[in-house]
Amino acid sequence: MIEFKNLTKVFQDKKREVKALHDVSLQVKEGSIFGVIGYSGAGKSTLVRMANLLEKPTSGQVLFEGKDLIKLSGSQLNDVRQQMGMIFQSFNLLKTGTVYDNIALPLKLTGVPKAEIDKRVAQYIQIVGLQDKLKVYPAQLSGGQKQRVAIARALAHEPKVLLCDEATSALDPDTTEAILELLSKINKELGITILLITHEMNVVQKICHEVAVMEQGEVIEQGSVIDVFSKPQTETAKRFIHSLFNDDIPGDLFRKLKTNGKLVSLSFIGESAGDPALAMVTKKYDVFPSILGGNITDLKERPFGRLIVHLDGSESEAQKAIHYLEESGVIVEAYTKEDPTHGN
Ligand SMILES: Nc1ncnc2c1ncn2[C@@H]1O[C@H](COP(=O)(O)OP(=O)(O)OP(=O)(O)O)[C@@H](O)[C@H]1O
Repeated sequence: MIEFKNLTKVFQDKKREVKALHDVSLQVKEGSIFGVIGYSGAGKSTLVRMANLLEKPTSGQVLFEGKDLIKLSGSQLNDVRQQMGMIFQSFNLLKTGTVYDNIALPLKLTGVPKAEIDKRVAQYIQIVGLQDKLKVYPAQLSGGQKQRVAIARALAHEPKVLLCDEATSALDPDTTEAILELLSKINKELGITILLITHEMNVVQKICHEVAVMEQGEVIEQGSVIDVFSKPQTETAKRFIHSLFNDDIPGDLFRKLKTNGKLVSLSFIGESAGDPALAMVTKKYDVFPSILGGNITDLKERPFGRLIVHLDGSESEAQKAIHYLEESGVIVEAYTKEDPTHGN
């Protein structure tokens, strides 16, 4: 539905050139929720702003339903933009207008008749669950409610795509969860394709079907969420995945255990992996696993876990145990701490 082909963006400020995007190619399929994740400065905002050409590429193509946006006339581009709603971290609501005005005014500007405007306002305010707030001003709303209004405003144009620029980054965890549920419902029930950018892995985990990991203007990894989560290839993707699990072990314990036996992290998806495989290891090999930390969450309705395990035993028995775990579908990595001296 949206395709970015070999996109490059170079910003020229007074002092230097900044390459915000370098040869980025991505395909967002119709009906999917596609997440782009990266740390600050990775190029995510620049990329999402290219989907509707708010930002023009230095080179490369942006295709929407096969049309090359760069080749469209101004009015054709406006038509395409109408089909792409956008929501932002800072909500961008009109402070001097009520909730009704915020949804209705942009429709009025595009020439939608009054009766149709009222119908759409009623329909979409209901979808976001704020039907009792139409006469209220944004200052009287919580962050989550403001984002709901922004979502209703975007939906009222009946777009095919919703672009979300860090839509939950200003919200607390419970409100984030509620907004993510709403986005997921919009995707399922209205069939709207969603392209979102975020620096929070839990956003990707909760609602995305596909993910691209960005670093320094490049896409360094992409694929289905299950594939990228189960077999991350890059250090950055691994760090994002580990951020889902609060499983750090204290520095003293780390230093004590790493000199004796093997200290590993086990990642697994699905019921058949993880715990049961670990139980078998004790039966089959002369090693004693101790679980030091970890967590199990869910990914696309399947358990997704990470355990920090100390395998006490000889090098050869520990290696056999690791091999067995890997054969059982568990991803085994040496457990390291970013700063082993930290936390004394
Ligand atoms: N208009 C601009 N002029 C000059 N440099 C820019 C401009 N916009 C972005 N950049 C630079 O391009 C790079 C990518 O920025 P971008 O905002 O796309 O990253 P990001 O991943 O969205 O990060 P953040 O979440 O911090 O905004 C950064 O180095 C940024 O400073």
